[in-house]
Amino acid sequence: MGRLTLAGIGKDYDGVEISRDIDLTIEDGEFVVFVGPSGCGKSTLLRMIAGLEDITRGEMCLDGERINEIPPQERDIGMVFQSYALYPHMSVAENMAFGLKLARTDKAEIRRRVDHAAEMLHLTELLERRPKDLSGGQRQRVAIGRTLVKQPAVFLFDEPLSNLDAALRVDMRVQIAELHRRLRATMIYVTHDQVEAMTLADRIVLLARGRIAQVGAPLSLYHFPRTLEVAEFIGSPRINTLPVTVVDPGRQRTAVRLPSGDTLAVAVDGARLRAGDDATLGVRAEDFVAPDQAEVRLAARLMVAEKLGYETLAHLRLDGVAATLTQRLEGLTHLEDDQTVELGLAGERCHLFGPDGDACPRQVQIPGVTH
Ligand SMILES: Nc1ncnc2c1ncn2[C@@H]1O[C@H](COP(=O)(O)OP(=O)(O)OP(=O)(O)O)[C@@H](O)[C@H]1O
Repeated sequence: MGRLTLAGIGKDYDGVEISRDIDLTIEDGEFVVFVGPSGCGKSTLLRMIAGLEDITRGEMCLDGERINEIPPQERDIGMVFQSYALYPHMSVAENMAFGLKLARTDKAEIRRRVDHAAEMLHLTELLERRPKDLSGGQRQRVAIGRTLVKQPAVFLFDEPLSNLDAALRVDMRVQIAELHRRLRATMIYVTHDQVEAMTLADRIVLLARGRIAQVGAPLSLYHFPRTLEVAEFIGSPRINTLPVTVVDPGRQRTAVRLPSGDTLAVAVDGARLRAGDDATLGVRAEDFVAPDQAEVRLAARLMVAEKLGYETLAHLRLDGVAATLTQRLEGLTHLEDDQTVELGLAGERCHLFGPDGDACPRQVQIPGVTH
Protein backbone atom coordinates (compact mmCIF):
# COMPACT_ATOMS: atom_id res chain seq x y z
CA MET A 1 0.00 0.00 0.00
CA GLY A 2 1.09 3.60 -0.44
CA ARG A 3 -1.43 6.13 0.83
CA LEU A 4 0.24 9.32 1.87
CA THR A 5 -1.38 12.06 3.92
CA LEU A 6 0.11 15.48 4.51
CA ALA A 7 -1.63 17.60 7.15
CA GLY A 8 -0.63 21.23 7.69
CA ILE A 9 2.90 20.59 6.42
CA GLY A 10 5.27 23.56 6.53
CA LYS A 11 8.99 24.16 6.18
CA ASP A 12 11.25 26.97 7.38
CA TYR A 13 14.87 27.51 6.42
CA ASP A 14 16.69 29.72 8.94
CA GLY A 15 13.40 31.14 10.18
CA VAL A 16 12.13 31.88 6.65
CA GLU A 17 8.91 30.14 5.69
CA ILE A 18 9.37 28.19 2.43
CA SER A 19 6.27 25.96 2.45
CA ARG A 20 3.08 26.27 4.44
CA ASP A 21 -0.38 24.82 5.00
CA ILE A 22 0.14 21.83 2.72
CA ASP A 23 -2.90 19.57 3.15
CA LEU A 24 -2.97 16.72 0.70
CA THR A 25 -3.94 13.07 0.50
CA ILE A 26 -2.34 10.94 -2.19
CA GLU A 27 -4.21 7.68 -2.71
CA ASP A 28 -2.54 4.31 -3.15
CA GLY A 29 -1.60 3.84 -6.82
CA GLU A 30 -2.10 7.47 -7.78
CA PHE A 31 0.28 9.37 -10.07
CA VAL A 32 0.55 12.88 -8.67
CA VAL A 33 2.67 15.61 -10.22
CA PHE A 34 3.95 18.62 -8.26
CA VAL A 35 4.34 21.50 -10.66
CA GLY A 36 4.89 25.23 -10.37
CA PRO A 37 7.31 28.02 -11.12
CA SER A 38 10.95 27.85 -10.06
CA GLY A 39 11.42 28.30 -6.32
CA CYS A 40 7.79 27.50 -5.41
CA GLY A 41 8.89 24.67 -3.11
CA LYS A 42 8.29 21.53 -5.20
CA SER A 43 11.63 19.87 -4.46
CA THR A 44 11.50 20.84 -0.81
CA LEU A 45 8.13 19.14 -0.44
CA LEU A 46 9.36 16.03 -2.24
CA ARG A 47 12.49 15.91 -0.07
CA MET A 48 10.36 16.16 3.08
CA ILE A 49 8.35 13.15 1.86
CA ALA A 50 11.61 11.29 1.19
CA GLY A 51 12.90 12.16 4.65
CA LEU A 52 15.84 14.14 3.28
CA GLU A 53 14.57 17.38 4.86
CA ASP A 54 13.12 17.86 8.33
CA ILE A 55 9.48 18.82 8.52
CA THR A 56 9.06 22.07 10.47
CA ARG A 57 5.29 21.86 10.98
CA GLY A 58 2.48 19.38 10.41
CA GLU A 59 2.18 15.64 10.21
CA MET A 60 3.00 13.21 7.43
CA CYS A 61 1.60 9.67 7.44
CA LEU A 62 2.18 6.69 5.18
CA ASP A 63 -0.69 4.21 5.35
CA GLY A 64 -1.89 5.81 8.56
CA GLU A 65 1.48 5.72 10.33
CA ARG A 66 3.32 8.93 11.23
CA ILE A 67 6.64 9.10 9.37
CA ASN A 68 7.93 12.56 10.35
CA GLU A 69 10.77 11.15 12.44
CA ILE A 70 11.50 8.00 10.41
CA PRO A 71 14.88 8.16 8.60
CA PRO A 72 14.80 7.99 4.75
CA GLN A 73 16.14 4.44 4.45
CA GLU A 74 13.46 3.11 6.78
CA ARG A 75 10.57 4.74 4.93
CA ASP A 76 8.94 2.56 2.32
CA ILE A 77 9.71 5.27 -0.23
CA GLY A 78 12.20 5.31 -3.14
CA MET A 79 13.54 8.38 -4.89
CA VAL A 80 14.89 8.85 -8.42
CA PHE A 81 17.12 11.91 -8.73
CA GLN A 82 17.61 14.26 -11.65
CA SER A 83 21.37 13.66 -11.59
CA TYR A 84 21.09 9.83 -11.84
CA ALA A 85 23.81 9.46 -9.14
CA LEU A 86 25.12 6.16 -10.55
CA TYR A 87 28.38 4.59 -9.35
CA PRO A 88 30.79 4.90 -12.33
CA HIS A 89 32.92 1.86 -11.43
CA MET A 90 29.95 -0.51 -11.19
CA SER A 91 28.08 -2.21 -14.00
CA VAL A 92 24.39 -1.56 -14.59
CA ALA A 93 23.52 -4.79 -12.75
CA GLU A 94 25.77 -3.87 -9.80
CA ASN A 95 24.35 -0.37 -9.62
CA MET A 96 20.85 -1.79 -9.48
CA ALA A 97 21.77 -4.45 -6.91
CA PHE A 98 23.77 -2.16 -4.61
CA GLY A 99 20.98 -1.01 -2.28
CA LEU A 100 19.68 -4.55 -1.89
CA LYS A 101 23.17 -5.86 -1.06
CA LEU A 102 23.50 -3.25 1.67
CA ALA A 103 20.16 -4.39 3.04
CA ARG A 104 21.54 -7.98 3.02
CA THR A 105 18.88 -9.26 0.67
CA ASP A 106 19.29 -12.87 -0.38
CA LYS A 107 21.48 -13.25 -3.54
CA ALA A 108 18.94 -15.19 -5.58
CA GLU A 109 16.27 -12.64 -4.69
CA ILE A 110 18.57 -9.77 -5.79
CA ARG A 111 19.16 -11.53 -9.11
CA ARG A 112 15.44 -12.06 -9.62
CA ARG A 113 14.54 -8.47 -8.86
CA VAL A 114 17.34 -7.00 -11.02
CA ASP A 115 16.35 -9.21 -13.96
CA HIS A 116 12.72 -8.28 -13.57
CA ALA A 117 13.45 -4.53 -13.35
CA ALA A 118 15.84 -4.76 -16.33
CA GLU A 119 13.16 -6.46 -18.36
CA MET A 120 10.58 -3.79 -17.48
CA LEU A 121 12.97 -0.98 -18.32
CA HIS A 122 14.44 -2.58 -21.47
CA LEU A 123 17.89 -2.82 -19.89
CA THR A 124 18.48 -6.57 -20.14
CA GLU A 125 21.06 -6.23 -22.94
CA LEU A 126 22.93 -3.53 -21.02
CA LEU A 127 23.35 -5.17 -17.60
CA GLU A 128 27.13 -5.63 -17.90
CA ARG A 129 27.88 -2.12 -19.20
CA ARG A 130 29.31 0.72 -17.13
CA PRO A 131 27.40 4.04 -16.86
CA LYS A 132 29.93 5.87 -19.08
CA ASP A 133 28.97 3.56 -21.96
CA LEU A 134 25.29 4.44 -21.74
CA SER A 135 23.24 7.26 -23.27
CA GLY A 136 21.50 9.81 -21.02
CA GLY A 137 18.16 8.04 -21.39
CA GLN A 138 19.69 4.65 -20.56
CA ARG A 139 21.38 6.08 -17.45
CA GLN A 140 18.08 7.52 -16.32
CA ARG A 141 16.45 4.11 -16.78
CA VAL A 142 19.19 2.53 -14.62
CA ALA A 143 18.49 5.15 -11.94
CA ILE A 144 14.81 4.21 -12.08
CA GLY A 145 15.75 0.52 -11.98
CA ARG A 146 17.79 1.03 -8.84
CA THR A 147 14.67 2.36 -7.12
CA LEU A 148 12.39 -0.23 -8.72
CA VAL A 149 14.30 -3.21 -7.24
CA LYS A 150 13.61 -1.92 -3.74
CA GLN A 151 9.87 -2.28 -4.43
CA PRO A 152 8.90 0.79 -2.44
CA ALA A 153 5.28 1.66 -1.76
CA VAL A 154 5.87 5.19 -3.03
CA PHE A 155 8.16 6.33 -5.87
CA LEU A 156 9.43 9.90 -5.90
CA PHE A 157 10.84 11.45 -9.08
CA ASP A 158 12.68 14.78 -8.88
CA GLU A 159 12.73 16.29 -12.39
CA PRO A 160 14.04 13.00 -13.78
CA LEU A 161 14.00 14.05 -17.42
CA SER A 162 15.46 17.53 -17.27
CA ASN A 163 18.93 16.44 -18.45
CA LEU A 164 17.59 14.75 -21.58
CA ASP A 165 17.01 16.24 -25.01
CA ALA A 166 13.47 16.96 -26.21
CA ALA A 167 12.91 13.74 -28.21
CA LEU A 168 14.24 11.53 -25.43
CA ARG A 169 12.08 13.30 -22.87
CA VAL A 170 8.97 12.36 -24.81
CA ASP A 171 10.19 8.79 -25.08
CA MET A 172 10.99 8.51 -21.35
CA ARG A 173 7.70 10.17 -20.42
CA VAL A 174 5.86 7.39 -22.22
CA GLN A 175 8.05 4.76 -20.50
CA ILE A 176 7.35 6.22 -17.06
CA ALA A 177 3.60 6.26 -17.81
CA GLU A 178 3.83 2.62 -18.89
CA LEU A 179 5.78 1.72 -15.75
CA HIS A 180 3.07 3.26 -13.61
CA ARG A 181 0.37 1.36 -15.50
CA ARG A 182 2.20 -1.94 -14.90
CA LEU A 183 3.21 -1.37 -11.27
CA ARG A 184 0.20 0.57 -10.03
CA ALA A 185 2.45 2.00 -7.33
CA THR A 186 1.99 5.46 -5.87
CA MET A 187 4.17 7.90 -7.79
CA ILE A 188 4.96 11.52 -7.04
CA TYR A 189 6.75 13.41 -9.73
CA VAL A 190 8.24 16.91 -9.63
CA THR A 191 8.65 18.95 -12.77
CA HIS A 192 8.42 22.52 -13.95
CA ASP A 193 7.38 21.25 -17.39
CA GLN A 194 3.63 21.64 -17.62
CA VAL A 195 3.38 19.26 -20.60
CA GLU A 196 4.94 16.48 -18.48
CA ALA A 197 2.49 17.35 -15.72
CA MET A 198 -0.53 17.31 -18.06
CA THR A 199 0.38 14.02 -19.72
CA LEU A 200 1.54 11.98 -16.71
CA ALA A 201 -0.66 13.04 -13.84
CA ASP A 202 -3.84 11.55 -12.48
CA ARG A 203 -3.83 14.72 -10.41
CA ILE A 204 -1.70 17.83 -10.56
CA VAL A 205 -0.71 19.73 -7.43
CA LEU A 206 0.13 23.24 -8.56
CA LEU A 207 2.33 25.06 -6.05
CA ALA A 208 2.93 28.78 -5.90
CA ARG A 209 5.02 30.56 -3.26
CA GLY A 210 5.16 27.49 -1.05
CA ARG A 211 1.40 26.89 -0.98
CA ILE A 212 -0.98 24.72 -2.95
CA ALA A 213 -2.66 26.95 -5.56
CA GLN A 214 -4.91 24.18 -6.94
CA VAL A 215 -5.18 20.39 -6.96
CA GLY A 216 -7.09 18.50 -9.61
CA ALA A 217 -7.14 16.44 -12.77
CA PRO A 218 -5.05 18.04 -15.53
CA LEU A 219 -8.05 18.99 -17.67
CA SER A 220 -9.90 20.35 -14.69
CA LEU A 221 -7.00 22.76 -14.03
CA TYR A 222 -6.89 23.61 -17.73
CA HIS A 223 -10.58 24.39 -18.15
CA PHE A 224 -11.46 25.52 -14.64
CA PRO A 225 -8.41 27.28 -13.17
CA ARG A 226 -9.19 28.88 -9.82
CA THR A 227 -6.78 31.76 -10.26
CA LEU A 228 -5.12 33.71 -13.04
CA GLU A 229 -1.78 32.32 -11.84
CA VAL A 230 -2.98 28.73 -12.42
CA ALA A 231 -4.52 29.66 -15.79
CA GLU A 232 -1.22 31.22 -16.89
CA PHE A 233 0.89 28.28 -15.73
CA ILE A 234 -1.15 25.48 -17.29
CA GLY A 235 -1.39 25.41 -21.09
CA SER A 236 0.96 26.17 -23.93
CA PRO A 237 0.86 28.69 -25.49
CA ARG A 238 0.03 30.66 -22.37
CA ILE A 239 -3.58 31.83 -22.00
CA ASN A 240 -4.26 35.23 -23.62
CA THR A 241 -5.26 37.99 -21.22
CA LEU A 242 -6.90 41.36 -21.77
CA PRO A 243 -7.64 44.08 -19.19
CA VAL A 244 -11.39 44.66 -18.94
CA THR A 245 -13.82 46.62 -16.78
CA VAL A 246 -16.83 44.96 -15.14
CA VAL A 247 -20.07 46.48 -16.42
CA ASP A 248 -22.81 44.19 -15.16
CA PRO A 249 -21.96 41.31 -12.81
CA GLY A 250 -24.42 38.40 -12.82
CA ARG A 251 -24.71 34.78 -11.69
CA GLN A 252 -24.84 33.26 -15.18
CA ARG A 253 -23.26 35.98 -17.30
CA THR A 254 -21.06 38.90 -16.39
CA ALA A 255 -20.78 41.76 -18.87
CA VAL A 256 -17.37 43.37 -19.25
CA ARG A 257 -16.05 46.24 -21.37
CA LEU A 258 -13.08 45.35 -23.57
CA PRO A 259 -10.23 47.75 -24.44
CA SER A 260 -11.92 48.17 -27.85
CA GLY A 261 -15.01 49.58 -26.13
CA ASP A 262 -17.12 46.50 -27.02
CA THR A 263 -19.13 44.72 -24.34
CA LEU A 264 -18.89 40.93 -23.91
CA ALA A 265 -21.14 38.81 -21.69
CA VAL A 266 -18.75 36.23 -20.20
CA ALA A 267 -20.38 32.95 -19.03
CA VAL A 268 -19.17 33.19 -15.42
CA ASP A 269 -20.65 33.80 -12.00
CA GLY A 270 -19.38 37.29 -11.30
CA ALA A 271 -21.74 38.02 -8.39
CA ARG A 272 -18.84 38.87 -6.08
CA LEU A 273 -17.64 41.63 -8.44
CA ARG A 274 -18.95 45.18 -8.67
CA ALA A 275 -19.57 47.36 -11.71
CA GLY A 276 -16.43 49.38 -12.37
CA ASP A 277 -14.00 46.74 -11.05
CA ASP A 278 -10.84 46.11 -13.05
CA ALA A 279 -10.76 42.48 -14.16
CA THR A 280 -8.86 40.23 -16.55
CA LEU A 281 -10.41 38.37 -19.44
CA GLY A 282 -8.70 35.07 -20.32
CA VAL A 283 -8.99 33.37 -23.71
CA ARG A 284 -7.06 30.23 -24.63
CA ALA A 285 -5.42 30.24 -28.07
CA GLU A 286 -7.93 27.69 -29.43
CA ASP A 287 -10.97 29.47 -27.97
CA PHE A 288 -11.35 32.25 -30.50
CA VAL A 289 -14.36 31.55 -32.70
CA ALA A 290 -15.11 32.23 -36.35
CA PRO A 291 -16.20 35.85 -36.85
CA ASP A 292 -19.71 34.81 -37.94
CA GLN A 293 -20.25 32.98 -34.63
CA ALA A 294 -18.73 35.69 -32.46
CA GLU A 295 -20.46 37.94 -29.97
CA VAL A 296 -17.62 40.42 -30.35
CA ARG A 297 -15.17 40.77 -33.23
CA LEU A 298 -11.78 42.36 -32.71
CA ALA A 299 -9.50 43.65 -35.46
CA ALA A 300 -5.94 42.36 -35.04
CA ARG A 301 -2.75 42.54 -37.04
CA LEU A 302 -0.71 39.41 -37.65
CA MET A 303 2.83 39.78 -36.33
CA VAL A 304 4.17 36.26 -36.88
CA ALA A 305 2.61 32.97 -38.00
CA GLU A 306 4.36 29.86 -36.65
CA LYS A 307 3.46 27.11 -39.10
CA LEU A 308 3.93 23.79 -37.33
CA GLY A 309 2.22 21.62 -39.95
CA TYR A 310 -0.56 20.20 -37.78
CA GLU A 311 -1.40 23.67 -36.53
CA THR A 312 -0.48 27.30 -36.95
CA LEU A 313 0.10 29.68 -34.06
CA ALA A 314 -0.78 33.20 -35.12
CA HIS A 315 0.76 35.92 -32.94
CA LEU A 316 -1.42 39.01 -33.22
CA ARG A 317 -1.52 42.57 -31.99
CA LEU A 318 -4.75 44.36 -31.16
CA ASP A 319 -5.22 48.04 -31.89
CA GLY A 320 -4.60 50.08 -28.77
CA VAL A 321 -3.54 47.16 -26.51
CA ALA A 322 0.06 46.51 -25.55
CA ALA A 323 -0.27 42.72 -25.27
CA THR A 324 0.11 40.27 -28.14
CA LEU A 325 -2.42 37.48 -28.47
CA THR A 326 -1.91 33.98 -29.80
CA GLN A 327 -4.52 32.18 -31.86
CA ARG A 328 -4.30 28.47 -32.59
CA LEU A 329 -5.50 27.51 -36.05
CA GLU A 330 -5.81 23.96 -37.31
CA GLY A 331 -3.48 22.78 -40.03
CA LEU A 332 -1.73 25.04 -42.49
CA THR A 333 -3.15 28.46 -43.16
CA HIS A 334 -2.40 31.06 -45.77
CA LEU A 335 -1.64 33.94 -43.50
CA GLU A 336 0.60 36.80 -44.61
CA ASP A 337 2.65 38.79 -42.08
CA ASP A 338 1.06 42.15 -41.32
CA GLN A 339 -2.34 41.08 -42.64
CA THR A 340 -5.41 42.13 -40.70
CA VAL A 341 -7.34 39.32 -39.01
CA GLU A 342 -10.76 39.32 -37.32
CA LEU A 343 -10.70 37.60 -33.93
CA GLY A 344 -14.04 36.29 -32.70
CA LEU A 345 -14.88 36.19 -28.98
CA ALA A 346 -17.70 34.15 -27.46
CA GLY A 347 -18.66 34.55 -23.80
CA GLU A 348 -18.85 30.76 -23.28
CA ARG A 349 -15.23 30.31 -24.33
CA CYS A 350 -13.70 32.92 -22.02
CA HIS A 351 -12.49 33.08 -18.41
CA LEU A 352 -12.81 36.05 -16.08
CA PHE A 353 -10.52 36.87 -13.15
CA GLY A 354 -11.39 39.49 -10.54
CA PRO A 355 -9.08 42.26 -9.26
CA ASP A 356 -7.59 39.78 -6.72
CA GLY A 357 -6.71 37.29 -9.50
CA ASP A 358 -9.34 34.75 -8.39
CA ALA A 359 -11.43 33.23 -11.16
CA CYS A 360 -15.16 33.77 -11.40
CA PRO A 361 -16.69 30.26 -11.62
CA ARG A 362 -17.36 29.37 -15.27
CA GLN A 363 -20.99 28.56 -16.03
CA VAL A 364 -20.20 26.06 -18.78
CA GLN A 365 -20.04 22.28 -19.08
CA ILE A 366 -17.03 20.66 -20.72
CA PRO A 367 -17.78 17.01 -21.58
CA GLY A 368 -15.72 14.62 -19.47
CA VAL A 369 -14.25 17.32 -17.25
CA THR A 370 -15.34 17.81 -13.66
CA HIS A 371 -14.65 20.89 -11.63
N1 LIG B 1 18.90 24.35 1.99
C1 LIG B 1 18.22 25.49 1.80
N2 LIG B 1 18.45 26.57 2.59
C2 LIG B 1 17.76 27.71 2.41
N3 LIG B 1 16.80 27.89 1.46
C3 LIG B 1 16.55 26.87 0.65
C4 LIG B 1 17.22 25.61 0.76
N4 LIG B 1 16.73 24.76 -0.19
C5 LIG B 1 15.79 25.47 -0.87
N5 LIG B 1 15.68 26.72 -0.37
C6 LIG B 1 14.75 27.77 -0.85
O1 LIG B 1 13.45 27.24 -0.75
C7 LIG B 1 12.64 27.70 -1.84
C8 LIG B 1 12.02 26.51 -2.54
O2 LIG B 1 13.05 25.75 -3.17
P1 LIG B 1 12.74 24.43 -3.98
O3 LIG B 1 14.05 23.90 -4.48
O4 LIG B 1 11.88 23.54 -3.20
O5 LIG B 1 11.91 25.02 -5.19
P2 LIG B 1 11.49 24.32 -6.55
O6 LIG B 1 10.07 24.68 -6.75
O7 LIG B 1 11.84 22.87 -6.53
O8 LIG B 1 12.38 25.10 -7.59
P3 LIG B 1 13.09 24.62 -8.96
O9 LIG B 1 12.00 24.33 -9.95
O10 LIG B 1 13.91 25.83 -9.34
O11 LIG B 1 13.93 23.43 -8.62
C9 LIG B 1 13.55 28.53 -2.73
O12 LIG B 1 13.33 29.89 -2.46
C10 LIG B 1 14.93 28.10 -2.31
O13 LIG B 1 15.85 29.16 -2.49
